[in-house]
Amino acid sequence: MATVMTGNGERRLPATGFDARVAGCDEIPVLDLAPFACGAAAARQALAMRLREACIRSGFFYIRNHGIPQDVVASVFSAAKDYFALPDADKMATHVGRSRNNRGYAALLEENTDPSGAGDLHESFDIALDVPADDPDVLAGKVLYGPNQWPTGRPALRAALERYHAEMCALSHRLLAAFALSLALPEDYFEPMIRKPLATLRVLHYPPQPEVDDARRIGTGAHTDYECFTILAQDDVPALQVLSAQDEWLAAPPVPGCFLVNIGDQMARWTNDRYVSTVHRVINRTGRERYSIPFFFGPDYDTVVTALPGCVAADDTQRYAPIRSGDYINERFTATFANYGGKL
Ligand SMILES: O=C(O)CCC(=O)C(=O)O
Ligand SMILES: [Fe+2]
Repeated sequence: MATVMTGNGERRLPATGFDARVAGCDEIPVLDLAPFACGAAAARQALAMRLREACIRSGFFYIRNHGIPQDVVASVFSAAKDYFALPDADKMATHVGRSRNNRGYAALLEENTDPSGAGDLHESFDIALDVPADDPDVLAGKVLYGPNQWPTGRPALRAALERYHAEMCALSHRLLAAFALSLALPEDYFEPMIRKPLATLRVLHYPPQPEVDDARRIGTGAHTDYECFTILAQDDVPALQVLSAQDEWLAAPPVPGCFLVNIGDQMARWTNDRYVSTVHRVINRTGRERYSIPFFFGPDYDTVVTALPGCVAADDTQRYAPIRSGDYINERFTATFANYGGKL
């Protein structure tokens, strides 16, 4: 059995080709988030228990009634298409190698998410919390904080991405209230840890790959995400696959009006692996261009990520040493991104 190295250790990978079976609705359930906008305590508690089950079982779930207007989602997809349609020279003018803070463009094959891969078949553009260059955290060398890069003369593109980033941050606060409740913690437990979150919005463009002629070169190589959780918007082109606990690849297709949420390695550390940070990959064999928009949400740079109260069972040990959120994310970027600013 092959393996993939993640920030939380080595994980098994089946050698079973590129097909995937569609996930059952018990494997990747659809959760209704309405109670976390305006619901009664009992409804929030019931949702939190379903969320807990999903996080233990597959680490993936869809959310509906998430409170993000559909036109905000549509605008960010249209901004993504505009961005990737720019001339190469304009995209390279915002290249990630020009940023000390991991913001900007990466071209096809520049990123290599699975360390045993030969480059990802996607191009990407990243923004995060826009922190001015004279902010004390930036001056202190916390390289994950800093200013975004923007293509010149594209105010609508910038406005769409900034609006979406802000909406995703607000949704992440609601989601973390649900996570807290699911772990028998007060709903506001995480609030002091997410005042200046490591929150990256990434737009992705995958060219079609009808035939995979090199197994080490797919849309996004097998990996786990680094932060607490990821909120993914997909267009209508299915390509994402999730590895089940039984080592089967499951397709996680787009569901209209829903986002797909998955657990990342920081949440796995917080919960001592009770919530699973699940391996996934992207292979776009549809013959169509694909755009997807993940939003990666982790706590503040200085938050120490360590097992949460009640998460180390009596018959278990604490599996991970405490580590600052920013240090952990820095290590992960450095491992997967040759151009990463933290290394420059
Ligand atoms: O494009 C997708 O559907 C998922 C991308 C992904 O897994 C990632 O960027 O971490
Ligand atoms: Fe991912």
